[in-house]
Amino acid sequence: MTTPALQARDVTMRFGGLTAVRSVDLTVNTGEIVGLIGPNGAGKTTFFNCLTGLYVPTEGTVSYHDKVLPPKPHLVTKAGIARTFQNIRLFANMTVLENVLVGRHTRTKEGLWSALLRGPGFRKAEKASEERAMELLEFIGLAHKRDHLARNLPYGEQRKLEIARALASEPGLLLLDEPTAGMNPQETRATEELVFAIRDKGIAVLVIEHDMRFIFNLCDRVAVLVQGEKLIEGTSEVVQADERVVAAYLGEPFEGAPGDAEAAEVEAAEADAAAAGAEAPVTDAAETGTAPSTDGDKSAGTTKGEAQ
Ligand SMILES: Nc1ncnc2c1ncn2[C@@H]1O[C@H](COP(=O)(O)OP(=O)(O)OP(=O)(O)O)[C@@H](O)[C@H]1O
Repeated sequence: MTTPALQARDVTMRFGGLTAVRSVDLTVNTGEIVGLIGPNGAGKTTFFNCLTGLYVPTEGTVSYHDKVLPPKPHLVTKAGIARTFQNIRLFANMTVLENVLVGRHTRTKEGLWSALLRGPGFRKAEKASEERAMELLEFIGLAHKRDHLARNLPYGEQRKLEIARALASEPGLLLLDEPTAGMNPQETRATEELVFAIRDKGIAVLVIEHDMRFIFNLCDRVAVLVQGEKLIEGTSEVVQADERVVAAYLGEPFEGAPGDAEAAEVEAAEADAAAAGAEAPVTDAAETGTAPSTDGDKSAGTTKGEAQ
């Protein structure tokens, strides 16, 4: 039986005169991988920001396991929803392990005094956290890099580390915002496997992505946003076949649809070339060494509360 994990009802987000998201309903059931696609500026990230408390929706509600979520990011995380961002937000000058440990803070009970005094309770909790962080690093294949600085990881591994850090809060639902952006075909395929493995651990996934092959291979259901409104929602087959989607987004019939042998061959050749080729680029965050911001993705724009 399917149980709703996330339920967004009638979510609208206005920025002054601009309606970025208009009356969007979306349900993600436990055990599901759901895709959210749409052209640039369609409102996908804004919708994610409404789900995770970075923005207070102008109208509508977001519930998780039938409880309305307070629009505060740390309470949303505590409730069981974790996310990654479109732009990598690792702590560049911290190690791989430390980045994952940071992600555990909502799940540790030890308070400030306990941490300062480093009493037995704190040391026990610290050890348990480290063990759990190492399990997660094993899971995503980065355990051997635990002591490397995040900034020194290749791009694809930085993206994986972000996912590990999100998983460290022990979510029941993981939101991924363009997890394969900037990846080569081989890294994209590995990410696909990773998302399946996350789902197999009982974590539901909602993913924004522009790579249609990735989305249509991966998702049980796909919702399409166009100009802030949900155009259609359905299985990959239904969405790909919808003429409005083709017109509004895909532009032409999707060539890499599952079963398209020619596209699969091209992809395999690209992956082989990538495997033999150059190292992945380093991210902005790594180059500049900047710490992650706590704002929404549009950090120059309106953040939570300001839009009301
Ligand atoms: N903080 C903000 N203040 C004002 N306008 C905003 C803000 N955030 C987003 N917008 C506007 O809302 C609309 C939707 O943007 P959004 O980033 O959500 O789209 P998107 O579908 O995620 O696009 P992309 O695929 O390019 O990431 C755009 O017109 C954008 O300029």
